Amino acid sequence: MLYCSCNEKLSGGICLMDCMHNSSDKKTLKRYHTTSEDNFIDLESMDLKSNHGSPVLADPVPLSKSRLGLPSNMTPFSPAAAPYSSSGLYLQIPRRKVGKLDDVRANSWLDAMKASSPPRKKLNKDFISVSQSDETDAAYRTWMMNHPSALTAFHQITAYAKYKKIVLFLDYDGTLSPIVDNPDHAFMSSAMRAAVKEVAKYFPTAIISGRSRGKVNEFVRLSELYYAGSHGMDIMGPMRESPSVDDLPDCIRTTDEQGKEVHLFQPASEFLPMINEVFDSLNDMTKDIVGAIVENNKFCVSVHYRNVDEKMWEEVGKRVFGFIKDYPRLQVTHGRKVLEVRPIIDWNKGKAVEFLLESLGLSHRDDVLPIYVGDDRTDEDAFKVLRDSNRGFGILVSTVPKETKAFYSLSDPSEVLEFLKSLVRWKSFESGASDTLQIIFAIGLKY
Ligand SMILES: O=P(O)(O)OC[C@H]1O[C@H](O[C@H]2O[C@H](CO)[C@@H](O)[C@H](O)[C@H]2O)[C@H](O)[C@@H](O)[C@@H]1O
Repeated sequence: MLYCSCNEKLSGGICLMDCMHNSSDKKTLKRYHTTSEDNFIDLESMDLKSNHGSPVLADPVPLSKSRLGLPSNMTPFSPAAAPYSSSGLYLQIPRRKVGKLDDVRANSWLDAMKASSPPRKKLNKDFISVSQSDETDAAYRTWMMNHPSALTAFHQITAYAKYKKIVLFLDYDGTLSPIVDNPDHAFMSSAMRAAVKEVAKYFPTAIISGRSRGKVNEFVRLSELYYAGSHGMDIMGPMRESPSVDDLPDCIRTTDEQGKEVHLFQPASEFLPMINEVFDSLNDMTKDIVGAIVENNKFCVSVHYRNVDEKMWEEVGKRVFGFIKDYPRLQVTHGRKVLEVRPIIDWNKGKAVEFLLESLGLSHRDDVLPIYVGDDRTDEDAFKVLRDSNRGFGILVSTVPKETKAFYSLSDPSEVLEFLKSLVRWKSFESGASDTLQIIFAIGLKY
């Protein structure tokens, strides 16, 4: 059995997660995949010797299957609750056509580019017929049965969270800020900033983004959070003595802007010159494509085609994939109307979640409930880590049905805002109630 780098099984060479890392042979897999049953990271051609012994290439630590302390059939992560196991209902979700493998390989990136961002619901309704719209709504409702809204199921979430410490991981674009045409204008609202600030008072909170850490910091401007940029390849985390963190070759102790001691972990630091070179070249070679934007995210490069005429998307893809062929240590992944060029290392947002939990001293504890909220394919790595370790859960932000490892859903950043506010209300009520109980208890003792 072959596995894709997103850890899904490959069926006939196609990744079941639709992540476009599909391939039918090991040779190609070596180029695009970092994880498989055979664990074939091609150390020779990828020249990862300098990383030898680096935990970034190590297998994930096996984790207890019963961390939530609930019977497995009661956890949101139980096989019985797995969204795609038995019902087959997900077949209603439009999927990429699978023809001959050769066709798939030739067209797969273009198909992925076309499918890479859900149509905005409003637009969708304007352009599709009533019966199509009914079908779309029915598919969404069916999907929601398997991925309940984190708002309507809030009582369930707080029931899991009782006596546990929630740790919150938040994606930025499409989660805290709405998707907009100009990536430089993806500002978060002041209401969202206030809610994130509040939530961070009660729970350790980290933002894990595909953007550079500096850029996401600039957007968010909250010093009480932890930040991971470049899809987790640039983490500034809390300072805590931890052999498994301190011994990482690319992890150093430093101070943040407030002079606080922190850990800085950059597992792809050796790629920095290469990424800068790639950014310059891709910038140059897409200059003539109207609407194309190339963004330097420090350890990865984003090539945006949201504002490019659809007729030219193939050209964008051709140039990016063609150029990257000469860089066997880089890969291209798909985001929302964006091609992400990034190093092939065994590190992603899921690993970043594990790193931050470890730095916080909250790994391997049954009384910790990590929650990850995100909207993108790259967030699936984090959803998967939480689901597989049975520790916490993902919340997918989406207005359309999607295959996902997240357990709950929210439709858009406005619902994320409501969810964060609900968490704050619940926690402050809980703390208030426990303070009152303590006072009553103390008065009782006195008399
Ligand atoms: O991990 P994230 O925080 O979700 O970052 C992923 C990418 O987000 C940004 O692009 C996306 O949002 C833009 C602004 O709304 C939008 O114009 C673009 O089409 C989306 O793909 C960001 O610009 C990328 O660098 C991030 O990798």
